[in-house]
Amino acid sequence: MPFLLDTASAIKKRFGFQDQSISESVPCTPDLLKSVSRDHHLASTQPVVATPASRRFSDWDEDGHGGATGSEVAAPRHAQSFEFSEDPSFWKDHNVQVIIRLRPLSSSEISVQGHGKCVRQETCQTITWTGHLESRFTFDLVADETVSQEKMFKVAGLPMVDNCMGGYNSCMFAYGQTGSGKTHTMLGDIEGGTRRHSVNCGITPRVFEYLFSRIQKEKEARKEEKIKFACKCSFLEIYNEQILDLLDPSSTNLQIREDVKKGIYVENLKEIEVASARDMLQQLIQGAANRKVAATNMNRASSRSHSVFTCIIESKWESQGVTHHRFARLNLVDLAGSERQKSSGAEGERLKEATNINKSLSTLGLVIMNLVSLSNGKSLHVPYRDSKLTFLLQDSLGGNSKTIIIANISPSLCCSLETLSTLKFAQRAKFIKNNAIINEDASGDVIVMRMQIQQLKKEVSRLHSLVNGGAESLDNDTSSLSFLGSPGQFKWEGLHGSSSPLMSEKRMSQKKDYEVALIGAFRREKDKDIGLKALQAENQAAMQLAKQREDEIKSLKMILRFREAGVKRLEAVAAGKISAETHLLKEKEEHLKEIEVLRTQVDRSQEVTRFATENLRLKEEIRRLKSFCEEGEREMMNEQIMVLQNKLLEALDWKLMHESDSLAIQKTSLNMDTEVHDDLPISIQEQKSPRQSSINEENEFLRIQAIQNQAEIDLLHKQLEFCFEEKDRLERAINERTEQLELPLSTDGSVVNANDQMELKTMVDAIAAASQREAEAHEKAITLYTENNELQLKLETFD
Ligand SMILES: Nc1ncnc2c1ncn2[C@@H]1O[C@H](COP(=O)(O)OP(=O)(O)OP(=O)(O)O)[C@@H](O)[C@H]1O
Repeated sequence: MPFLLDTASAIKKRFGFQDQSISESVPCTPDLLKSVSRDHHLASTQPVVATPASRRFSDWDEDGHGGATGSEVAAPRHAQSFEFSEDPSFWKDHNVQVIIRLRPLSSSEISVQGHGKCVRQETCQTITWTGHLESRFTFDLVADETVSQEKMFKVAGLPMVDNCMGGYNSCMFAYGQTGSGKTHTMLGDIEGGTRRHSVNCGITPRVFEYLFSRIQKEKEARKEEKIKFACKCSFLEIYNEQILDLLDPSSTNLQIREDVKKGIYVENLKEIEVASARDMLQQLIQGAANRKVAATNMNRASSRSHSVFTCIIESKWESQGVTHHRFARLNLVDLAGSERQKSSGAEGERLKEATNINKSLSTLGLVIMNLVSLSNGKSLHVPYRDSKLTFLLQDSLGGNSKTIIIANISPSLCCSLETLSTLKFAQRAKFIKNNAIINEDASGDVIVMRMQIQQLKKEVSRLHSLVNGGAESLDNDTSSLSFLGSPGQFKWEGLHGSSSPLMSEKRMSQKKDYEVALIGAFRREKDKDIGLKALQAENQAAMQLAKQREDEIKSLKMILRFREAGVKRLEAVAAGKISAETHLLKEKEEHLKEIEVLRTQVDRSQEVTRFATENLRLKEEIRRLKSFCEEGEREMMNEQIMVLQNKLLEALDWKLMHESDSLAIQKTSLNMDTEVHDDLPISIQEQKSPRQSSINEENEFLRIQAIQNQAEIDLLHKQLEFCFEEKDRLERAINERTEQLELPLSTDGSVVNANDQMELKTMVDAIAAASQREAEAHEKAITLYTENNELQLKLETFD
């Protein structure tokens, strides 16, 4: 990769470092080789001074991975070394740490400005800018030129890994002008990823080593808890406000998304699962190489872009029947050079690039400024979304993260202003207040309950679909859970999975119980719904019925009143008190009133259909009555009455005739008896006389009765005549009404005039009454006829 070597060489020359070491370090990432060559150069020009280490990192040192060789750092001549030690309790109480790292003067700087410096370190925490107006700055730590890579890792990198292992999101920024040592701090030398890292290896590879050694130790120490780890990594570059996936360079211009569960993430960014530090380092090297290629292709320096390497660490273990799930995200950010990009004279892409680099860094500055204001109680909008960088790292700045900012500065006088700018930036960043929390769901029950809720929700929707006649298959128990801020969804193997101890029979039976209870509840709910609907329908029907009954009662009362009036009128007519004409006029008047009253009710009548049926029935009745008349029954009855009448008269005549004859005979026989039997005692004669007189009396009685019967028959005859007339009149009236109304059944056959129905009904009732009277008269005539017959027989007996 000669072009990479060329680029590295050019940078080194720019800062006065020699290239000779390049040939000494064989398979190296060119970008990272800079520090090796430079250190070699520094070592050759400056005496080596041992770095005082105030605290041993026994765990890390013992395994030998992080051990310094003692040849890596060349302390500056006459430099005063300060104790540079970490405070193990720092991260317990703080979420943001700011460290200043000075790099040694480069040969070019020395050649230009000599050994003059723009800064003077006062203590391990304070540094004074010795420029035009001296300014003193205090930080959490100030690392001078003598601080080794290993030391930097132990102070900055190691606690970050510990934080992540504890479930905290963590972030490390390297800030500073170009050539100030950001990449040296973050990456340093990387020896191809296959061998143990060199003394100049930066924080990132050491972080990988330490991370996996911690994981291994955790696994060994917590075998009983069956702790499992899953690590993933991603690597991206933000250049010109565009995101490039360094692990998949074909993915360009990726978009940042925000999700309630996942938090802020880059859509479609490749996340590669890694099982070892070497795997992760290989990804880092590959990404760095891709970054170089991209920079070269675009004819730009990588210092103009920001790079973010992210490690995602997830762990799961069991403790006392509870499953714990923890995750953390570690962002390792190498920012673009903080010096102002020169936009004057730049055109096209260069101008755009300069603008965007300035934009993202100025937004970062603004975000930090506003966060500081916020921590001072002011309410300000924090413009995270104004740049890709701040949007992506939103959590790391003022959010859920433990963040460390390493501000790299050059002590050279030639970098005085940029150094001052960096110190000011770092000073502000010191006031950022983050709110880091452990990303852990320590309650397996909660997880299970969540999953049960999901299951029950599915069950609910399935039952709903069943209730609605659908059939939805929701057999798949596999579900995924995700937690707020989680880097991704945590795959859960479902209730039938075998990985969780909570997938016990107890859980299964609980689930079944819930299902049964839920199904029961649904059934009851459905039953209640049905019952309620039935009750509502019943209630409505009852109300309708009550109303109908009310209306019917009203109608019936009215009809009754009309009937009574009609009957009275008919009686009056029969008694000859009023004329039939007056009665009809009166009745017509009454009918009109009745029609008027009923008309007001018809609109709201619920029984129109019933009336229509009734109408048909009445029509049938009318037809029957008509046929009764038309088929000659009336004449027949008249005829029968006449026959009876004649027979009765004949019987009477015959009787009277025989009575006169028998009286004459009796007289004759009496005379004879007197003449022949004068000697008969008078008593016998007297005996015959009372018998004769009783017969005479009886005959007289029968005669009178016959006359009365005749009179009665005459009367009945008259009544019958009247009934027939009345019937004819009513039939005519009905026909008229029927023609008038000819009850219009609507298209659906349901709408008829209820008033007219009532009227018709009344008429039919009147007809029925007339028919009844007619029948009664008929019956009476028959009775009389029978009586006459009996009388006749008696008379014959007497005769
Ligand atoms: N603490 C240090 N000790 C020894 N050499 C250092 C140190 N810091 C930086 N250097 C050397 O300085 C040179 C520039 O450093 P580096 O490339 O890391 O700067 P940078 O800030 O990343 O620049 P850029 O923004 O252009 O990428 C490198 O050759 C590096 O090896």
